[in-house]
Amino acid sequence: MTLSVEEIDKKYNVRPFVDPQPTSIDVNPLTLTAIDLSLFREGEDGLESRQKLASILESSVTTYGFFNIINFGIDNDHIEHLRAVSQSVLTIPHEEKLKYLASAARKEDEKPGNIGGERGQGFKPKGYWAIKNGVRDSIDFYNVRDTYHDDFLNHPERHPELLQAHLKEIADYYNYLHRVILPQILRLCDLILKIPEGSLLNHYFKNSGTNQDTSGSHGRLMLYQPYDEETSLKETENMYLRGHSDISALTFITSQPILSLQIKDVYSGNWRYVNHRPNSLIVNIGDALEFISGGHFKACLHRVVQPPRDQVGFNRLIIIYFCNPSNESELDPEVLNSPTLARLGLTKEDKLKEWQKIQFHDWNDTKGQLLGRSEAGERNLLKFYGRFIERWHHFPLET
Ligand SMILES: O=C(O)CCC(=O)C(=O)O
Ligand SMILES: [Fe+2]
Repeated sequence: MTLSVEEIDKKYNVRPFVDPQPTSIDVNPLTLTAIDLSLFREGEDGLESRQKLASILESSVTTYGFFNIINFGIDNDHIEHLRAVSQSVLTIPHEEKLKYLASAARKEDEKPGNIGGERGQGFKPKGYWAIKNGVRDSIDFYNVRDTYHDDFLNHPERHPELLQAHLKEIADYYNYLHRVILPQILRLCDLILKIPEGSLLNHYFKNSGTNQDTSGSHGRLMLYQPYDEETSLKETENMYLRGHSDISALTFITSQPILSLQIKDVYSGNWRYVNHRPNSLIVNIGDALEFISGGHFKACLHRVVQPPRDQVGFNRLIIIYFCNPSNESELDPEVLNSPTLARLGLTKEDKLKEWQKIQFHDWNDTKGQLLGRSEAGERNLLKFYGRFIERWHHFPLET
């Protein structure tokens, strides 16, 4: 007997996710620039509107690498429903999760070459990473890969029962970000680089969002459960997720009231909480788009820490989409011939001399193997393929 969606929801107690109130403590959060996508107009007539948005976007992508999008075409009730489903998916019994693991259950048990819990399809259960002093992480997530492949909906057996019942709406959400929102943002980036609109999409995202795309773009349903106070303060230095930049081109995160996400302020060097903007998504530049733009757009370091006192003790739930360029795209701006980048000396002949020719999969594989590998320690710098950039705080240098 097959259950209806309503019966399945009832079985898993699908209910609205309840966020706490905004904090009343002044922690000097960083309010990101909002890009209002309802102002994005098509055609020759719309060029002025797009130029305006591009000039607002420029100051964000070249400094913090973080911004908000608003009025992007999905209403909040829809996102709240996905959060409700995610809450129940992420709290199914641990034994059930073990049947749908992204990779090993603990980082230490990964075999060389494994894709790892960070990127594999399925659950990364709580406790996968060692954080500090024997304390393990307190984050459950479920990665949903290749939602845009034709046969994604034909393989419900790859997912737990509750997710099976909601596979289409989850795929629709991620595919909308990939096929509608990504091209719009890239066109604004084209305008910043003073190149024809469509250039970034055509050169670096060929086959992107189709059956041929194996770049590993993926969605993530993510639940943070609080540590008890003693563990949190004494053992983990209030750290939930260590500082890193994303591998992606662009990452989309649902904004919610718990202030926990911090980014490294490019001006002061201090970590700052990212402010919540209701009904928005947080979008950040990942390594891939930083490289494609010759380093002009910044993949900033971010981390997740304990929130202000009045928000401690609540679960925090977000939905993420990591959007990648195609595997074979070359991660440098050469083909673009951008006047903006030429003016800044961000070319092979000038500031990018050391950069080796690499394709997206090179970076994805190399960095992917390093994610979350060691206990937290001192901050270190990493250099790969001639690109000397901090990519994962607290990672030992001996690699
Ligand atoms: O929890 C967040 O707000 C961000 C998570 C994150 O940075 C990541 O999963 O890469
Ligand atoms: Fe991240």
